[in-house]
Amino acid sequence: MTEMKTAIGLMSGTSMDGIDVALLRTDGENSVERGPSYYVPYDPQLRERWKRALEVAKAITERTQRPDDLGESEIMLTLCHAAAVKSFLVQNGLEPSDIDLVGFHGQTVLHRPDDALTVQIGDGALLAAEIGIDVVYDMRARDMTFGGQGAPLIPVYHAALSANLPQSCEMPVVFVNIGGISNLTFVGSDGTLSAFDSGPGNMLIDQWVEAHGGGAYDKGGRIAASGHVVPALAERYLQSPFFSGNVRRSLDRGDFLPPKVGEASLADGARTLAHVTAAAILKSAAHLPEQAKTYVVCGGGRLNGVIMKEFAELATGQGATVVAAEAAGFDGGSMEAEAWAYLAVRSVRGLPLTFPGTTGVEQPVSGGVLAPAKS
Ligand SMILES: Nc1ncnc2c1ncn2[C@@H]1O[C@H](COP(=O)(O)OP(=O)(O)OP(=O)(O)O)[C@@H](O)[C@H]1O
Ligand SMILES: CC(=O)N[C@H]1[C@@H]2OC[C@@H](O2)[C@@H](O)[C@@H]1O[C@H](C)C(=O)O
Repeated sequence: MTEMKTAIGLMSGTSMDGIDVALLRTDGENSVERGPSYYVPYDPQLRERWKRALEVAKAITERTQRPDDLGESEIMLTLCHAAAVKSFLVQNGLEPSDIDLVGFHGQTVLHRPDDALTVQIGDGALLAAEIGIDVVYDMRARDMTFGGQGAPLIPVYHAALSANLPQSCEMPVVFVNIGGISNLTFVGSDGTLSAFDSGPGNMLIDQWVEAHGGGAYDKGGRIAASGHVVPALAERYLQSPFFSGNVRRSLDRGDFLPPKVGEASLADGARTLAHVTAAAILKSAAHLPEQAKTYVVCGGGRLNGVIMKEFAELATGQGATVVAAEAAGFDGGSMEAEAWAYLAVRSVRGLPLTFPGTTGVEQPVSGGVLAPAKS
């Protein structure tokens, strides 16, 4: 039997809202035992700093470049992650020596799959030195050198979870992550994976609400609930060639932009964008090998009641059911962080992280860089 490892996964996603931390015991294959999780929100100044980092990163042409103050941001981001790991260990009565590995996503500041360029800031060696645990980081880049999109990486973890789906989830099941960007994973009955980014998730809603001084996001979807869909605005997004092209492409934050202030009222804009998020998932799902019977939803978008209601109505029209990850026995908030723990274990075992069906890579490839705690 392959040795089980205890790993911590760290995810700072495209929403840039905070750091998700999760503990996993796994062999990197079929054995997965989920442990505690933790979330540290970024304070508003840090969120502003990461937003600036996205602007600064536009100048990058080689992935090692750190223009302007991006290098400083990278150190700050890494130290935030180190603090999150230290707090998590204390909270759970754990020592660094209890943990075999940390899987560190970092923060995506640039993702241009057409140019085979993806940049996640996050200094693995610094993190390893700070926390005294081996760190696997930079897990997207190798996929691109083999012709992949560099995203999504979570599908191999969805595949492992799919072995433990409750009977109530009628097959085929499709996992849906509604983060800043949304993505889908279809796991075939023979284990074949088909996965891709499916469209904007919460990021347009977040940007829209923030531009109106309504806070960082639409909590529960309450703002959207009092608005109406503006059909012309919704269609502008849903007619994007992204949904109809033959080749699935991974998304960067800048690929879809929020409406201009004044194009709709705050509530109508939030309602329209929630509709776009739900409808985009189904538009993209049309490219999956089979029609889903159950959609299992993870990511912050599952907490937006309007997205979920709209998605459920549209899916019902196709004979499918929508459930939040929790209803299927999972944790929809920590799933990505768990995935990064799982991927770290796969990385040190040399197992593939990505497959032709997930990122379009030529062949299954491993990835990630190991930064040992003691060099
Ligand atoms: N209670 C809530 N009600 C509505 N929306 C919420 C709630 N909590 C979180 N969200 C939304 O979820 C977002 C965060 O989701 P999540 O952490 O899954 O994204 P991410 O991991 O940053 O993104 P990605 O998966 O694209 O990398 C927030 O920015 C917000 O829009
Ligand atoms: C480049 C990048 O960071 N992509 C993210 C983003 O957020 C969601 C979607 O776009 C997905 O492709 C990916 O993250 C998830 C966790 C993944 O790789 O599976």
